[in-house]
Amino acid sequence: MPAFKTLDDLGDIAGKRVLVRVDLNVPMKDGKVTDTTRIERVAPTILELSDKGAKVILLAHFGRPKGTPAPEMSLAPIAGATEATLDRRVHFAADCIGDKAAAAVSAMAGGDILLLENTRFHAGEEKNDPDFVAALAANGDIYVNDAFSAAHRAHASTEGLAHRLPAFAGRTMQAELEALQKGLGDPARPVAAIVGGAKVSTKIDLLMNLVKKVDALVIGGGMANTFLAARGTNVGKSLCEHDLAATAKQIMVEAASAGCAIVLPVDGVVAREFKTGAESEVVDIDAIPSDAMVLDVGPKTVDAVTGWIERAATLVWNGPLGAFEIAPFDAATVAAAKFAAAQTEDGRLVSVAGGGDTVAALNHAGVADDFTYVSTAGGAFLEWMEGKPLPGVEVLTS
Ligand SMILES: Nc1ncnc2c1ncn2[C@@H]1O[C@H](COP(=O)(O)OP(=O)(O)O)[C@@H](O)[C@H]1O
Ligand SMILES: O=C(OP(=O)(O)O)[C@H](O)COP(=O)(O)O
Repeated sequence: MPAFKTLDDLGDIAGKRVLVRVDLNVPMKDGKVTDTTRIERVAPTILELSDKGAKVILLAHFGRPKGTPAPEMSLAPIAGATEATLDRRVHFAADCIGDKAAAAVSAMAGGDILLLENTRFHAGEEKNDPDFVAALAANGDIYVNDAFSAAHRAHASTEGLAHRLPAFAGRTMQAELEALQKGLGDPARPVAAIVGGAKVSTKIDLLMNLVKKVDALVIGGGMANTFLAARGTNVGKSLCEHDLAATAKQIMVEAASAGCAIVLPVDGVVAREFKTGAESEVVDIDAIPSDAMVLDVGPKTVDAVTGWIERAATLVWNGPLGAFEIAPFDAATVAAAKFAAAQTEDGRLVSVAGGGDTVAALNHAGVADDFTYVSTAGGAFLEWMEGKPLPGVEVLTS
C-alpha cells in the first residue's frame, strides 16, 4: 500500500476551504442519474469533512467536453442527485474558477457543501496547465483526492492541485487501494479478464500489458469489434475504431507470446437501430450484415465466456459485453454477471469488477453485492492491475 496522508492527518479543519476531487461521472439517461454508486462511495468523505466544520468544495468532471462548456455535460443535474444521496443541501456554482466560483465559495459557512461546474469545461484541466491549477487552488486551503476512478489521469484537479496545496487521500481512495491490494495483490490463478464497453481508444493500450498479467482476456462490447475488424471480419456499422487495427494485432501477438488466450465473440446480436423495441437477430460473427450494428455478443459467445469464468480462480471485469442500457442487448452482460456472482457465492471464484457503467450493469443484473469487490473505477483499476503508477495516487505519496 502506498503511504499517503489521509483524513486522519487533517487536524482542525473547522472553517477551512477543502477542495475535494470526486468522480461524479455517473451513468445518465434523459438528464437523470441512473446509477448513484459513485456518489454513494464519496459520501463518507464529504460527510466527514462537513461534520468537522470544513467548507467542502467538490471538483469533478462529467463526460469529455474537451475544454469547451457544453450544457448536456453540466454537473447541475448531478448536484441534485448528490443532494438526494447525501441528504444534505448541495450548492452549485456555474463555473469551477473565476468570479462565479469565488462568489459561491465566499458565501459558504463551515459545514456547507458546494459543487463546482465540470472542470473539463476548461482546456487547462486535461493539460494540467499551471495557470488553471492556480485558479482552482485560489478557492482552497487543503486538497483531498477521493476520485480513485480518475487517478489514471494527470489532470489539474487530479494531480496538479496536489503540488499546490496540502494533499490528502479521501476515504474512498484509501478503501479502493486497500480492497484491490487484498483481492488482486497476489491473485489466485488462472486469472481471466473481461474487457468490453465503449471507451476503445482510451483503454486499448492498457491491454498490451494486461495480457502479460492474466491467463485469458475475453473481449466484448465495442472493444471486440475493433479486434474483429483487425482480423478481417466485416463488422458492418458497429462501434469500431478501424484506425486501431495495428494496435489490436500487436496485442494479439503479445498475448500469444505471453501465453494469454484471447477470446473474441463467435456470434453477435445485431440491429439496425439502437432503441427500445428495435428488431434484432443473432448472427454468426462472420455473417454480420453490412447495414447492421453488433450491440451484444450472442449466446454461443456467452457459453464461451461462462466457460472461461468457470476455469478461472480470479475474474477481473471492466466494460459491459453489450449495450446493456437497452433490452435485449443486456442479455450477455446479465448472464455473465449472474454466472460470475453464483461462482463467487460458491466460494470458488474471486470476482472483482469496476467502471461507472460496469457497476450500473451489475446493479441492473441484481448481483453487484455478490461480487467479491466492486470498484468505482474502470480504466484506473485496469491500469492499477497492469502495475502502472497512477498519477493521482503517486502525487499523494510524494
Ligand atoms: N457493442 C456495443 N456497441 C456500442 N456500445 C456498446 C457496446 N457494448 C457496450 N457498449 C457501451 O459501452 C458503454 C460502457 O463502456 P465504458 O465506459 O468503457 O465502461 P465503464 O464505464 O464500465 O468503464 C455502455 O454505455 C454500453 O452501452
Ligand atoms: O468514468 C471514468 O472511467 P471508466 O469509464 O474507466 O470507469 C472516469 O470518470 C474517467 O473518465 P475518463 O475516461 O473520461 O477520463
